[in-house]
Amino acid sequence: MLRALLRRWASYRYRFVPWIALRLRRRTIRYVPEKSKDKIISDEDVLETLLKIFKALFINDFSRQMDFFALLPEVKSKYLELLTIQFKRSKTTGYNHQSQNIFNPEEVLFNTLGFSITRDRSSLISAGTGVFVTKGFVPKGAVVSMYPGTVYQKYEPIFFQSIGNPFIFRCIDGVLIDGNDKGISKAVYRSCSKRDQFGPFQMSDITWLTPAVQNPMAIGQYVNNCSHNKAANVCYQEFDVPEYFPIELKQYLPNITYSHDIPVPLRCVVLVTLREIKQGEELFSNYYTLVN
Ligand SMILES: C[S@@+](CC[C@H](N)C(=O)[O-])C[C@H]1O[C@@H](n2cnc3c(N)ncnc32)[C@H](O)[C@@H]1O
Repeated sequence: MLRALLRRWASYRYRFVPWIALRLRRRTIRYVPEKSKDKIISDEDVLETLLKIFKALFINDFSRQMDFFALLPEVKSKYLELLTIQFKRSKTTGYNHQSQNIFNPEEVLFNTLGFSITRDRSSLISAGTGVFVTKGFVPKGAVVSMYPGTVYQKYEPIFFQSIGNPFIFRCIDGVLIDGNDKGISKAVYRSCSKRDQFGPFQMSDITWLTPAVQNPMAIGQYVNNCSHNKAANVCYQEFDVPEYFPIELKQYLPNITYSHDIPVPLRCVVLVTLREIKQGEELFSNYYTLVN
């Protein structure tokens, strides 16, 4: 009995440490039988969705992509057909695509995936900000949001960043993601992002640290925990970015590795819907996970 209890305790994987410490008595627990089964949808489906939305954002944002076209002709040829369509469209509408985007990022999200999300005051009293579906609907089993932040391996130091920080997400394998957009966490993310910049090319998105996000899905760190009368409608799913991920789309990835002493794939965490979510509904996840 004692051994079984100890085994359970050893396999307990917590998500948000300070939150759990304060709310142990009110928790609900999700059982994950095996690590490999902790996925609602396949990695291929996650990748497909990310590529779809990132390509749409890239195309919408051609004016900022001239460095790619100048320095990487293969990227230009990949998008040439789309560039031509865009150019024709801007001529007929009289729109100057050199100066501005055609749509804002939330509109691109809506036009591409059929929904948009935003941060607003939570429907739960004293839960601060939450994330809502503002337009359209999200079908069951869809990627609805991303958890941005600096990615720390188990052995990397996070002590100072973690003090009083409710945005530290723990992955099943112990990797931590610091999604705080303020203070020392913000400075660390910015610094890592500058370090990894490849000439004029951004290898990650830093706009989630500002009010003007360029990847509208990167607000998943504001999703609140479910409660007794608000069941979880999304869950976290880990996704390692494959090596062949297109370089021109990395600028929309809202995660960065803290250090690259040992090369590891970039860890992202996406939020996947557990049921259809309609316009006006708030997203709720479950901060607790038990791994057997
Ligand atoms: C990851 S943050 C979520 C964003 C947060 N609501 C905010 O405005 O910054 C986690 C924190 O949100 C609050 N929170 C999350 N779920 C809650 C709930 N069901 N009821 C009350 N507060 C909640 C707690 O303060 C928790 O430490």
